[in-house]
Amino acid sequence: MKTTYNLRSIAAKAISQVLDQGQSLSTVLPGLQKNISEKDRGLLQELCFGTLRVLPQLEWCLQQLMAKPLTGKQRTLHYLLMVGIYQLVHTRIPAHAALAETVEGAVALKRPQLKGLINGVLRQFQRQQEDLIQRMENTDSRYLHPSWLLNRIKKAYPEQWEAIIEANNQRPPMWLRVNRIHHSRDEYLALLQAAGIDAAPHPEYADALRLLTPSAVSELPGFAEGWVTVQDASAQGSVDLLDPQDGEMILDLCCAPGGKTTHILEAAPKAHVLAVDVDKQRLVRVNENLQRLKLHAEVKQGDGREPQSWAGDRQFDKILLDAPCSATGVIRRHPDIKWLRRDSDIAELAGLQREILDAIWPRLKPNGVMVYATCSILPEENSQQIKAFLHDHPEAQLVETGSLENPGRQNLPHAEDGDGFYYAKLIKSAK
Ligand SMILES: C[S@@+](CC[C@H](N)C(=O)[O-])C[C@H]1O[C@@H](n2cnc3c(N)ncnc32)[C@H](O)[C@@H]1O
Repeated sequence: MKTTYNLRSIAAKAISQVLDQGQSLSTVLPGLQKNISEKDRGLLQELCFGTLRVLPQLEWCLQQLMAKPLTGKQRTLHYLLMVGIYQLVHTRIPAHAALAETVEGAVALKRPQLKGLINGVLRQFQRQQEDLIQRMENTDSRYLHPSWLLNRIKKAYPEQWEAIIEANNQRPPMWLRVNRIHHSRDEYLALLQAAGIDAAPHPEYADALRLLTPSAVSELPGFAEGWVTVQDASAQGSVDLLDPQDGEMILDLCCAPGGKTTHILEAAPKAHVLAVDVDKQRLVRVNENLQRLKLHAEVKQGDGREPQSWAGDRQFDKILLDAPCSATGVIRRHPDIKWLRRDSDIAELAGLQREILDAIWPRLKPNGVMVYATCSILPEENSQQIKAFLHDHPEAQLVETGSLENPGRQNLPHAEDGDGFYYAKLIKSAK
């Protein structure tokens, strides 16, 4: 059957929604993928994620090729050109097909008069490709990060910043979390092997397996039955550290979409879990995930800064606070983060984290355990945040994670390991 849509124009629209309207790709894509074939969904994802991953490279090339960029109502065509160049440099799509489809994208975007321009710019790029890419490699565009973020990463990690940037620019590995209720990790590893899927266990995180080649979830043994969940290894580490036990009252604060809620319940199916998030829409996903895995938690909408309104006077044995953060540790999974965040967001997020920490701490029982986690690599949200908290709360003791001088454990993104993640484990001493 002949397709009635132009995939390149849809990719250009998705990129416009991210860059011009500040929406995240994971919000935008599901709607756009609805009316396209299964086969094309993967390609649309690749075009959008890929273009946003290497955006500065594409922008730099277009600056060299065009006297002035397309703006205003023609801005989406600028993104169409980026999608065109992305295909020529980073995909195996034959150049003639990439060109023809991208040029047709101008018609789908109701700018048929710009077909000639799109064709001309892309052909000019093809002729100069090698020289342009080589010259770009001598500029800061080669880092593929906004300068404010590059500067922050350099400052925080003077020795490791290049390795971090390199990891951020790679495609992420696919990690699974084996559901302990059904199988041990070794048992599931054997099931994967029997299905011809190679995987390796994480050396530290108990339930984590890395697929050597990413696979569709439909290929994974027992995915529909809840035997396994797709979740990064570092994200799994926070629940290992929390060490939930049956019978405990556990608060999972900032829980949506429920990746850690379900992990807590797989590890301790008889724990009483209250899962809270401020975002009603995202809570729908928590309930879906609980249903797929046939687990039960009390799910509530609420603001972490106002526990009275959703917890009354309740206190908890354990609290997992997976705080809202810059997400600078998961850039390889969500390259749009680089263009959605602003420098000023960091201080604002650190302020919000501190407010939630202060509001929730009194809800921890004496001798209770709190794990504070973020998927950030910036010290303002992590070690500096917890250092200040420990200073102001002498009854809070840091355990298993770092020193008072440098509290918490900071994972950095790495090709064969998990995402960038931070955890600090605190115990409330009994008075
Ligand atoms: C890092 S995500 C949580 C991921 C989740 N724990 C998981 O494992 O699937 C951070 C969450 O914090 C929520 N959030 C942001 N501000 C909040 C607030 N003031 N109170 C409660 N939740 C908040 C966001 O809606 C978002 O779902």
